[in-house]
Amino acid sequence: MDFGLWENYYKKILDDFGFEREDDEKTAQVLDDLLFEQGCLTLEDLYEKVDFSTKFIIFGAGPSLKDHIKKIKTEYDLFDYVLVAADGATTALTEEKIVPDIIATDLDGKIDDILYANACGANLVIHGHGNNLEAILKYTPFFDNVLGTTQAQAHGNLYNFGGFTDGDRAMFLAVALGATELILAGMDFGNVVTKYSRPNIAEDTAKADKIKTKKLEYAELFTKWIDDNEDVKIINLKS
Ligand SMILES: Nc1ncnc2c1ncn2[C@@H]1O[C@H](COP(=O)(O)OP(=O)(O)OP(=O)(O)O)[C@@H](O)[C@H]1O
Ligand SMILES: Nc1nc2c(c(=O)[nH]1)N=C(CO)CN2
Ligand SMILES: [Mg+2]
Repeated sequence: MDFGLWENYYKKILDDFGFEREDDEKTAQVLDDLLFEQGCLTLEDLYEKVDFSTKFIIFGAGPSLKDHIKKIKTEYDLFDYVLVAADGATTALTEEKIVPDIIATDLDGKIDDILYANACGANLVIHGHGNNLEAILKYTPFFDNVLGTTQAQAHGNLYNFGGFTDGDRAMFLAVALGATELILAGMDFGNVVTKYSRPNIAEDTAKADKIKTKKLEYAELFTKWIDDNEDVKIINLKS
C-alpha cells in the first residue's frame, strides 16, 4: 500500500485509538538511530534471504494457532514456504521446534522466545510506535538481522509497507517481498486472545479487551484490503 493511501487509514487509527503521531515519529527516530549504529537489513537484503519461495505462511496469535501449526506440520512441506511469525506466535512455533524465517514484532511478545528464534536464524522486522519506545531502546541492540518499520512516514533505514497489527503488517511485508500466496494460520480475528498474545492471562484463552478487539478489527480490514487489492492468493486456514 503506498503511503498516500496508508495515511488515510493511519489518520483514522490515530483518531480511533487516541495515539499521537508525534509519539510514533519519536520512536521511529530512536529506532532509526539504533539501526544506523548497529547495522540493519534493507528490503533487498531480506528478499535475498527468503527468495527460495513466493509462498508464505503467516502465523498469528489467535486461538486456532496450535491446531494450525500441527496441521501444517503434517500436511505441508515447511521448506516450500517462507514462515513469518507475528510477534507472540513465535512462542507457539518455538514450542513446536519451528524457527520462522521472519518475525514481525513490536517487541511485546515473549522476548526470550524472540531472542532465541533470532539466535537460531530468524530475521526480525521490528516496528517502532508511540507505545513501545522503552522496549525499542531496551531490546533492539540485542537482535541481529533487523529491518525496521514505522507506521508514520518512512525515513532513513525504516520502511512502511502498510498495516497496523503485527499480523497484517507481516502480510504487507510478504507482499513487498513478492509473495504470490499467503496461508494464514492462527489468524482468527474476533474477540478471543490466547496466552501467546497475552502471556499474563491465567487460562489458555480470554476475552479480548475493547482496545484489542478494535485492533483485531483493523487486522481483519487490512487482510481483506490485501485480498481485494493485491495480486496474491490468500488462504485462511480458519475459514
Ligand atoms: N484472535 C486473535 N488474537 C490475537 N492475535 C490475533 C488474533 N487473530 C489474529 N491475530 C494476529 O496475531 C498477531 C500477533 O498477536 P499479538 O497479540 O502478539 O500482536 P500485537 O499486534 O502485538 O498486538 P497487541 O498490540 O495487542 O499486543 C496480531 O497482530 C494479529 O494480527
Ligand atoms: N501508537 C501505537 N501504535 C501501535 C500500537 C500501539 O499500542 N500504540 N499497537 C500496534 C500493534 O497492535 C501497532 N501500532
Ligand atoms: Mg506485538
